[in-house]
Amino acid sequence: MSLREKVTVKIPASTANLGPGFDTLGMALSLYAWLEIKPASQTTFHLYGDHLTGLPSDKSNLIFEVAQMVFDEAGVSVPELEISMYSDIPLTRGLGSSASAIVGALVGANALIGSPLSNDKLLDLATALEKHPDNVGASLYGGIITAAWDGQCVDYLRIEPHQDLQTLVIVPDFQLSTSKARNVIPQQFGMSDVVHNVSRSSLLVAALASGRLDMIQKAMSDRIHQPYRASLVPGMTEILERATEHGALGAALSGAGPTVLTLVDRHDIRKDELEQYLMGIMKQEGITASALWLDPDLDGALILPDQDERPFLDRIKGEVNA
Ligand SMILES: Nc1ncnc2c1ncn2[C@@H]1O[C@H](COP(=O)(O)OP(=O)(O)OP(=O)(O)O)[C@@H](O)[C@H]1O
Ligand SMILES: N[C@@H](CCO)C(=O)O
Repeated sequence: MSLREKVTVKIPASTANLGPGFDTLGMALSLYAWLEIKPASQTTFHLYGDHLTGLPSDKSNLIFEVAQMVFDEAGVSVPELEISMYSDIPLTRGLGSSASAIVGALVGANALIGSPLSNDKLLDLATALEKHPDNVGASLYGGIITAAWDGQCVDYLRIEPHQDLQTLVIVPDFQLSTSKARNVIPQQFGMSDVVHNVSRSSLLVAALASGRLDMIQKAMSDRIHQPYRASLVPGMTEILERATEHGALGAALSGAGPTVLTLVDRHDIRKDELEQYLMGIMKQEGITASALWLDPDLDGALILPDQDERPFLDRIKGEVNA
């Protein structure tokens, strides 16, 4: 085994479902976390930025646990690590923070030991942890991912996002855990709801793959999760129904929420109107929120060149939002 001195990974945020593609569709977004992993004599953590506040800084941290899973899978031992992380991805808001952490730890730990595991194996491991491949697939490969998981392996295809596709996400100032937002979804559905989602999700994939942005509005309709999650995200139902009247190509709850995603044609002249409308709805509901214009990320998790000897924060300075 060749053990590298350190590995730094840049990982994108992601939005899952895109409306009807519950647990199957994901898109990477231009909002990032950075993770550096080094072998060490004693495990230490350096967690930077407001979004990582409160996370454990001992061996119970998700990053450490996932890194050790990679070493076990590869049959090597790297028991102590120095872990540094900075993130612009808000925690527990529907922008794939847990997926970015899992993917960063898998890619970083694998590279540290000479990359014995393939990226597809890393996706299987990531999905086994997240239980659905949508966010992790997008964070790993970038672009739009359509994926199916059989409980062990993921089959996926990556779709290159149309060059005019942009997103405006509204991030409410409250957290909503994925487990809470999954618990409100029924375990069984009637045939008409199933057909509704299968047909819209199929249409959406075809529209995204062929660049038919005009089809997005109708294709983003969902009956499997959003109606049940509406009570957890005030203003969401109104936005899903009316955002297209203000210039959006379509709208959805981002992942498990509470962030709301709108897809936009980057050349549309009503972008300011859309932002004002969305923020106005949040204000009307008494919710503080931030609006972020994000592009689809095309690269997925990237290992940064390791010749750079500067300290972690100096290396990523200039790229981070803080
Ligand atoms: N950098 C990190 N280091 C350690 N743990 C993290 C990190 N980022 C996220 N997590 C863990 O993931 C949890 C958030 O996961 P959760 O699935 O609820 O939300 P999310 O991934 O942000 O949203 P969604 O899955 O809807 O897109 C955090 O509470 C924390 O336990
Ligand atoms: N597909 C997942 C994404 C959030 O992790 C959900 O909607 O619950």
